[in-house]
Amino acid sequence: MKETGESKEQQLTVALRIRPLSDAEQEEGATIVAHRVDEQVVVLMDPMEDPDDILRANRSREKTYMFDVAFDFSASQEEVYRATTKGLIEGLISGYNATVFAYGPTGCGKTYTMLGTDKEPGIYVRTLNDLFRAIEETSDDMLYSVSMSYLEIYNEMIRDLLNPSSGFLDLREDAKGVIQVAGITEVSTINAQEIMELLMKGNKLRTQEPTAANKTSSRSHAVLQVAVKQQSRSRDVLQEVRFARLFMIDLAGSERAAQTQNRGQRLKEGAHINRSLLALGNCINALSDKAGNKYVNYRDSKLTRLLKDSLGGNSRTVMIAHISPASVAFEESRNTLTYADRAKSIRTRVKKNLINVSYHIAQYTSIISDLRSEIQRLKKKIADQAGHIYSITYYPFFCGCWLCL
Ligand SMILES: Nc1ncnc2c1ncn2[C@@H]1O[C@H](COP(=O)(O)OP(=O)(O)OP(=O)(O)O)[C@@H](O)[C@H]1O
Repeated sequence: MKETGESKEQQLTVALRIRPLSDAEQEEGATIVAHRVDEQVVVLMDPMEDPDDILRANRSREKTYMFDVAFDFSASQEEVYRATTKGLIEGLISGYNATVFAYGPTGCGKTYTMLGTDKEPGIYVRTLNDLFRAIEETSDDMLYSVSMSYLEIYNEMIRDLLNPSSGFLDLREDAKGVIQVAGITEVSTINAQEIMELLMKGNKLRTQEPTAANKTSSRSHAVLQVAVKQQSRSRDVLQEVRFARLFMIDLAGSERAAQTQNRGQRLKEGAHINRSLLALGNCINALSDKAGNKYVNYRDSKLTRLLKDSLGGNSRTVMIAHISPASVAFEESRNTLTYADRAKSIRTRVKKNLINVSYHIAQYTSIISDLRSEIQRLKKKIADQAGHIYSITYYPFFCGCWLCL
């Protein structure tokens, strides 16, 4: 087995989404302080600063931020998906790892962006639909295997959301330094409807509790992992195998414990959530250090261990930061914008995951058997097509074969 593939440097893509003003915010009499100015620019106004205050007249009430792309209340789920994630799919089936993560305070729309609703599905389902379509389009020449797993990290413990009875799972590092979750359920369906049902069911199993800021607040980090392996159907002595992993992550709310009036269990939980988020923040700080001489401590939390490749290694990574437009959320919005702004300078080194497998004599029997089934498949396809042409020539109406349907 021989590893190949050149690496190139790539900058983290950072998107910002401002959700609509909520009913609760409107009832509170909140005003809108976060505005999208154009496709990339967002302005945040400080509601506490009085425009008539002569002493502070020279101080600007607003701060401008620039991102790779910015969305406001008018952006559809499809627009957000197209501008942030769709472009990763081609790379994924060619062997490039990818990560998309939703960051932001509680109730600002992370789950809405990633999972969405039945009527307005989010990034998970749109990505899987397009991935399966891309696989279908090239499946005459390529052989794929796709598997999917869905987990949550809650209080620094990992739970399988597709099989919660399996208890807490551990992270392991394989011989190549790739982090794996030992014993996780892997589903290999390519039916998007089935997947949406699995995810909706898995999401209900997520640790959710109402906080003062969000009635159905997700208290855990949810990670959907999709692994894609690809190889040519034409088996050869030297075979190229490509594989890549896509992580799609819905992080827990980044708010400070004090702001959600949390007590007891919630406060302890807040500390754990913040341990992972703090570790993530520390990694982002170290990775975005211009001089590049800060130590990056991925080992501080489960989240950062899992995201090691996504942040500093081999992955095309997109961060979608979320904020509320409301004056009452000004502090959190400012913190989130500063955090996201810092993440812009992170660079990863992307590399195609490619293995050249040269087969041993003993494996030829299996290659021959694979080739035989491939010949059968192609023969059947030709026969189906011949039947179709025959029926069109002699019976000019639908014959019911797959070409007619
Ligand atoms: N862009 C949007 N358009 C319409 N509704 C939205 C949008 N973003 C969020 N919402 C609504 O706001 C509420 C809170 O959103 P959501 O649960 O996605 O927040 P969250 O950031 O995942 O919160 P938490 O961290 O507490 O889990 C939901 O009712 C959701 O439907």
